[in-house]
Amino acid sequence: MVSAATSSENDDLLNKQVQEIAAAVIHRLPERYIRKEDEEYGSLTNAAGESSSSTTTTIPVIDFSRLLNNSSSPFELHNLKSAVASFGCFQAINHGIEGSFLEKVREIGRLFFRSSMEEKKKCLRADNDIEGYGNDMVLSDQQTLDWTDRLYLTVLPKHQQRLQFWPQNPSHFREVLDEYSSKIELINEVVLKALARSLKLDENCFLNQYGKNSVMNARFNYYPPCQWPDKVLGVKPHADGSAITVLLQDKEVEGLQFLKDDQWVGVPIVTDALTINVGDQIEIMSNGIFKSTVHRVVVNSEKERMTLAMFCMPQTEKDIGPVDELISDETPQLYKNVTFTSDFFFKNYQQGRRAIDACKI
Ligand SMILES: O=C(O)CCC(=O)C(=O)O
Ligand SMILES: [Fe+2]
Repeated sequence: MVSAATSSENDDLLNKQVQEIAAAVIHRLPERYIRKEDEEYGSLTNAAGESSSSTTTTIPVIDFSRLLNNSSSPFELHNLKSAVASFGCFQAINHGIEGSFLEKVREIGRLFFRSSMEEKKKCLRADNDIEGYGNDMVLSDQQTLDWTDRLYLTVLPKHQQRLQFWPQNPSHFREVLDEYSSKIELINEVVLKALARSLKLDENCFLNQYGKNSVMNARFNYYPPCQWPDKVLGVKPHADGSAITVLLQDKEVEGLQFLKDDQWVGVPIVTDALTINVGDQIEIMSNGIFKSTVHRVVVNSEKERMTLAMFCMPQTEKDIGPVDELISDETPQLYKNVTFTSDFFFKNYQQGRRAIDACKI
């Protein structure tokens, strides 16, 4: 049994970053962080944190170089289609971004989270704002908090960057993140075109729905070790509101799990791979063929973990909907045409619902 902290301790802890809580000598876990059974998905037999040990269930690995238009392989396109239609995610290898550059990207995140609290708080987000540095945004009194601190930044379009939240230290932070986002923009384009070709559609049919000022948000996720790893989650079960999410994993510590056939399947570390999943907006555009899969993050009792998620999506306020060619008498339209804003996403999330369910016809 883990005992929870008292309510005055809780009030105090609510104002602290998870990194501060983890570093303090505490004998009890703050109540707001304790997982609730009714928020779990999947089989309760593995709800405690261990992922499925079944060897047949593994996250597919896709050779990205074989998705490029000029060297496209029908076999790899087929693999991509079945990976995204069944798992909603895959590990991309040979994606063209050098391992040494990925390490540079990890390093700017690491240096930021390792800087002093005073330094980090220069980027502190406002209570009701998602952008900046801080712990889980509190959307309701009942909400279980994620065991993570984040640095969330709009990277594209560039004129929407709010540089007051960008770390000054390390000094090359901005240059590296800008360069990384340009590379991820290309990856996003290749994935969208390949997904379209895998369905024998015009390769621009998803990309066209992005509009001119497509959006990309970066979220550095830092998971401190937790003395009670099975009592908390780094991130509660959720699906992404993006079109595509490109995740740079920690080099050594695993934690991400996707829900497949009611079992949690862990994502192993594949050196220099990028973990790519589709979010709700591609599920809508593909009329449900591609799946925005629920996933969660478990934490480690001894090791910290850091990841960087890049959320790629259409320009703000742009209407999206299922591609016309995917609607027929046999495959009726499953989702409405919607404007998928982050407000809409979080409003549903706050009420324990999936935004995509509110888009169903
Ligand atoms: O840190 C991870 O492994 C995944 C994070 C995630 O799911 C998210 O930021 O949406
Ligand atoms: Fe996610």
